[in-house]
Formats: sequence, C-alpha cells, structure tokens
Amino acid sequence: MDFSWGRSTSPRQSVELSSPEDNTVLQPESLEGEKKEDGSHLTRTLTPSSETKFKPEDHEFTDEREDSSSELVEGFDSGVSGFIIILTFVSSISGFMFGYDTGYISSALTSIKQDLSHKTLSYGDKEILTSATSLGALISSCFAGVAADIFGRKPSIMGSNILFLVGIILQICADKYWQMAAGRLIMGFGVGIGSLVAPLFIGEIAPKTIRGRLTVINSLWLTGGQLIAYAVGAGLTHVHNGWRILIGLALIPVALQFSFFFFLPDTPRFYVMKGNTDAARRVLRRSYRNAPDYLIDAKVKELCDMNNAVEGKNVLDKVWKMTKELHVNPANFRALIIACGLQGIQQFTGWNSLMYFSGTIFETVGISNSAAVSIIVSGTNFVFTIIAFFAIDKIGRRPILLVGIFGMMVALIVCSIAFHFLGVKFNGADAVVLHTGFTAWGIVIIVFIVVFAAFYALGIGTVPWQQSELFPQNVRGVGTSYATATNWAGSLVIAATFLTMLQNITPTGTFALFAALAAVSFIFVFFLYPELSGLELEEVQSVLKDGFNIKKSKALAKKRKKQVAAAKKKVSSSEIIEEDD
Ligand SMILES: O[C@H]1[C@H](O)[C@@H](O)[C@H](O)[C@@H](O)[C@H]1O
Repeated sequence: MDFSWGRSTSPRQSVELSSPEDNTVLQPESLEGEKKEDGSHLTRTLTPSSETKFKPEDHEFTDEREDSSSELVEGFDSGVSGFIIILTFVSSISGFMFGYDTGYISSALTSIKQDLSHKTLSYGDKEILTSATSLGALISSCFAGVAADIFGRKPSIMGSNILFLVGIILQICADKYWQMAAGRLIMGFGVGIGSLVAPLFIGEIAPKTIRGRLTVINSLWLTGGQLIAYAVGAGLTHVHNGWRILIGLALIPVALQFSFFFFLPDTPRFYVMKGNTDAARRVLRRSYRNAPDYLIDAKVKELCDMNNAVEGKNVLDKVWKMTKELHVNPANFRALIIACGLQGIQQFTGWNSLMYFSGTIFETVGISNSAAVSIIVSGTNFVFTIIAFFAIDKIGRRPILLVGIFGMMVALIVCSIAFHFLGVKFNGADAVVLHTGFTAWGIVIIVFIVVFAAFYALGIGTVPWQQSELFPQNVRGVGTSYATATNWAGSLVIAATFLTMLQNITPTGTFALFAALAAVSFIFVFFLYPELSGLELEEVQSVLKDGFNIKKSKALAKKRKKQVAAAKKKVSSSEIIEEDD
C-alpha cells in the first residue's frame, strides 16, 4: 500500500512539496535557514492560514492555495507514523463490530429455529430482531456527535464497548424472543456510536493527503467483519446453539478495543476543544516525530483558531450554535444535503436487504448451501471495498459513485426479471417455490446479486463514510450525526420492511423498486456531488459556497492530481540526483 505519496523523504523537500507548483510555493527568502542536526534546512515562516480563522466566504474559488501548518507538520514524516497506524487500526475495530454485528444476523436467523420462546420465527419476528439493532444505532447516532464533543472521542468509543458487552450478553443468554430483541437493541446503541465516532476519530488524526484512504480502512474492517460473521455462521450452522457462539465471539474485538484504548490518547482536536493544548501537543509530537517544535505549536494554534470559531457560553450553547450554523450557512447546508443524500442512497438502494436476509432469500430460491452463497456475496463486498481503497483518491469519488450506481441499477433490473421467471412466492415463514428444483433463473439471480455487490462496494458502499470531509471543523460533529442517523434510518426501514415487501409486492416488484431508486440516485449524484478528491478542506467549502459547482470541482481536482504527480516526479528526480552525488 502506498501511503507515502505527496510527501517527501527529507524535511526540506517536504516543505516545498506541500503545495507543489503553486504560486505560493515557498520562496527561498521565506525559509529562515535554520539547520537540523543532519544539516538540512528545516524552517519557514508561518503562513497566514495558521494565524487567521478560516471563513469560506473569505476564500475565493481559486486554484491557488497556501500551505497550512497541518500540511507542513505532516510533510516532515515520510509515510505515516506507526502511532497513527495504531490509532487507525484500534479505532476501526468499531468498524469491525459494526460489520460483524450486522453480518451475523443473516445466518443466526436461519439457525435459531425454535430456540427462542419455543416458536418458529415468522417474517415479522425476523424483521424485528434485525431492525432492533438499526433502531438502536439510529437513536444513538443522533447523540453520538454531541457526546463525542462533550465527553471525547475515546470515551465515547469505550462507552460503546460497554453497550456492546451488555447487548451481547443479553443475546447469548436469551431463551425468550424479547430478551434477544432487547439485546440487539442495546448492541445497536453501541453500533451507532462506533459507526459515527470511529471515522471521525480517524479523520482527525489522519494526515490530510491520505485521509480518504485511512477512512476506507474503517470500511474495510466493516466489510471484513461482515464476511467473517458469514463464514463463522456457516461453520456453526449445524452446531447445537451455534448461533450463541457466533454472537459470543463478538466479545473478543470489544475487549481488545476497550483494553487498547486504555493506553491510547484522544485526538488533538478534542484536547484543543477542552482547552488542553499540552495533551494536543503531546499527541501531535508522537504522530509527527520528525516535525520541529515550532511547527507542532503552529498546528496546535491552527486547531485552536478553528475551535475558537465556534462561540458559546458552554458546550450545549456551542452545540446549538453549531446546529444553527449547519443550516444557515449555504456551504454547510449543501454539504448536509450531499452527506445525508449519499447515506440515504446507500441504504435505500437495497444492499442491506441482502446483507440481513441473504440466507433467507437463497434458501427460498432453492439453494441447499445458502450460507456459502452468502459468503460469496459478502466476500465480493469486501474485495471491492479494497478496490475502492485504491480508487477513491486516484480515480476520484464521482466516477466510482456514478459507475457503481449505474452497475447496481442494471443488476437490480436483471434480478427483478429473473425473479419473475423463477416464479418464487414468499409467503410468511414458508416460501413457496412454484417451480420445483433449482433453475437457470436461480443462477442468474445469484450471479447478478454478486454483480450488484461489486458495484455497490466500489462506490456507494464506501464513499458516504467520507462524510467528515464535507464539513468544516466547527460543524463536523453535528453534520456527521445527521448523516449517520440518515444511514441508520434507511437501514431500519429496509430491515423492517424487506421481507414484508417480498410478500406483498413480490420479489420482482421489490427489486424493480430498488432499481428505480438507483436511477433517481444516479441523477442526484450526477447533478449534486462535486469531485472532492485531493481538495483541501478550505477548497471543499469554497466549492460549495455558491452552488454544487460540479464542473469547477472536477477541473480543480484534476489540477490537484497533476500537481501531486508533478511533485512525486520532482521527489524521485531529486532522489536520483542525491544518489548520484
Ligand atoms: O458501508 C457499509 C457497508 O457497505 C456495509 O456492507 C453495509 O452493510 C453498511 O450498511 C454500510 O454502511
């Protein structure tokens, strides 16, 4: 994995590299000429951006920019420090739990049989068990952004671990249906907090140039968690009480994350919000070992300036002001439309209906080893998330979203037609297959569900979790809360209605509805989602200042990519010269 693009191999180069080919690239006279032990020049005068508050309206939509102190600090390390990698991996255990806990339900539903309240689960029962977690996540995600601002990112994640623990224990001991549902609900509170705070945490500790990719690591854990849940579920299908073991295994990541966080700090941004600049400095010091002290100080100051931009007597007053700012500032409001729109599209195009109920669907269409097919589907989701990891910054968010949604739409149409010819009828707990045996249409369905999974993971499964880049720091917590809540509201609706839809409007109608929603989604993305890859936070805000500016954003992103490529070239040629010397 190439984590090092856009950064240099020596401190001197990194300063020059931060804004390659810009008019604002450091001029020799702005370097103060301080020497490091190795003899290289270190310093430069601080740019205005580290001394002034950021206001989008002050920034023209231009391709000129200045090096912020963040870029300068980040430029001093070649590659990402081990400390940042550890923080990223520990916080993305939340992603794993999100995936595992939403993933195991598919096989658990087929193996619970009559273990709960001595009855066979009806479609309604299955929907309640599944959607209880989405409901819990929806409720907690409404408050998680604010909780993360009041108590901290790290305590919020550790709090989610406790909710996981309680929820999981309730489920593994359940012999009553309602105890199981309560366990799923409480576990959902934990899932909702983790789904919001982990990407926020990663976004705040990640160097800007690779923020997109580090955030996708959380999605990789997520889809990996779903895949593992399916695989373990398949292995335990015929084990007595296997579903209890399947759920109990989720305690391992919970315990690991909780213990690791005991020894790890919160984000510098949160420490600054709490006025603890010393702690912020310490975390930055560990994150960017090679950066000189004065740049670390400048970075702390930059964070303080951004924090001061949110005025208020106390935390609640600040939260209220942030919420207001989110709605009255046009750039913020556009960001909100995009963030919530993408999260809504992710859910309402139907992916999670497969995630939650693929076992039930495949069993119904006559596949004897439904668990194996479910593994192929979630494996495809995982593999294509890896592809998204490489494409998201290089190819850009817009192309992968548009291609992805279009491909999903085609796959959904084919599935809808194939279900028609397969002639299957979902009818309460017992589905009726009108044709006996497994037909060619069954194969078409499986193939196109896999195609659907691939296009989904490539774009809309991954990009919406980049949500924090849409918002400036002062409204990020509240903005991402709205977007995450939209995601869980969509997940809840799908989980609570999918099986009923199969019964009432037939599988053909259900898949056709998802295809129609995919078509509307394509239009939404085409007209409203600007290209944000490679853009600075300030630039995202100025892009959204007076419209959605799709054309201009594409041109700007292209220019930034060229600049990074040119900078890379510059580094490698200077490395060759150094080697020759
Ligand atoms: O990004 C994730 C991922 O795509 C998962 O597979 C899905 O189950 C989640 O709902 C979604 O938020």
